[in-house]
Amino acid sequence: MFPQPTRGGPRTMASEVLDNRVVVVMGVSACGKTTVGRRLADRLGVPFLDADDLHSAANRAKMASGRPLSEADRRPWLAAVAEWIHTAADRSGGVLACSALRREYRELLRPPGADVWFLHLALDPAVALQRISARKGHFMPPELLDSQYRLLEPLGSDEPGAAVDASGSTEQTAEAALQALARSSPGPAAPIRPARP
Ligand SMILES: Nc1ncnc2c1ncn2[C@@H]1O[C@H](COP(=O)(O)OP(=O)(O)OP(=O)(O)O)[C@@H](O)[C@H]1O
Ligand SMILES: O=C(O)[C@H](O)[C@@H](O)[C@H](O)[C@H](O)CO
Repeated sequence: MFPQPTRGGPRTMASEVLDNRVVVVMGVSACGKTTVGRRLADRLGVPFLDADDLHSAANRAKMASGRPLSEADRRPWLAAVAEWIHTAADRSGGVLACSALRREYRELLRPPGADVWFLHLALDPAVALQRISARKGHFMPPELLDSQYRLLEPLGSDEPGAAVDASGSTEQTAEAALQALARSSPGPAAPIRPARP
């Protein structure tokens, strides 16, 4: 089982900004999706999912061995991620970290009726390489980074979302993300929960 978006519960002022929107934090491996996504979910008071938690053992083993996933490997994974999005959109909204590298994958992550908004964490390949090389205890090896950049299709002007520079600190990136989200918000402007010291 994967973490389910919770039903009901107190809606924070900030979650009114989301108004059941689901934010997909996207980008290449090690751009900071999980780190920034968790922070955003915390600030907004909504559930968080790391889409890596929905990969099959076979997918993880394949990536760990230095082989990129095929389109067929990704299909059931993206379907499981879309199911989480569908549930989250029906409840309080949510934030998830998911590479969503190609437009075609992003289309699969937009269930009918769900308000899905993509946040692309844009990062220079050299910085991503430093981050992935320094990271400990993760299945994704640095040698797969090139394949991630080859697949990456930045957001089209007709896709819902925004790109932010992810080269600064986590806090700076999260702040830029919250501002972009507030500018595009479907709900009334409302204060965001203050950052923890
Ligand atoms: N703003 C930042 N500055 C420096 N290091 C960062 C920053 N954000 C994340 N990191 C570090 O970079 C590494 C990658 O971050 P993270 O795991 O959040 O990326 P990711 O996009 O979720 O990766 P993946 O898709 O491979 O799971 C981690 O070790 C994390 O601590
Ligand atoms: O679509 C893909 O190639 C993979 O799913 C990767 O993007 C991983 O999920 C992740 O980035 C590694 O941690």
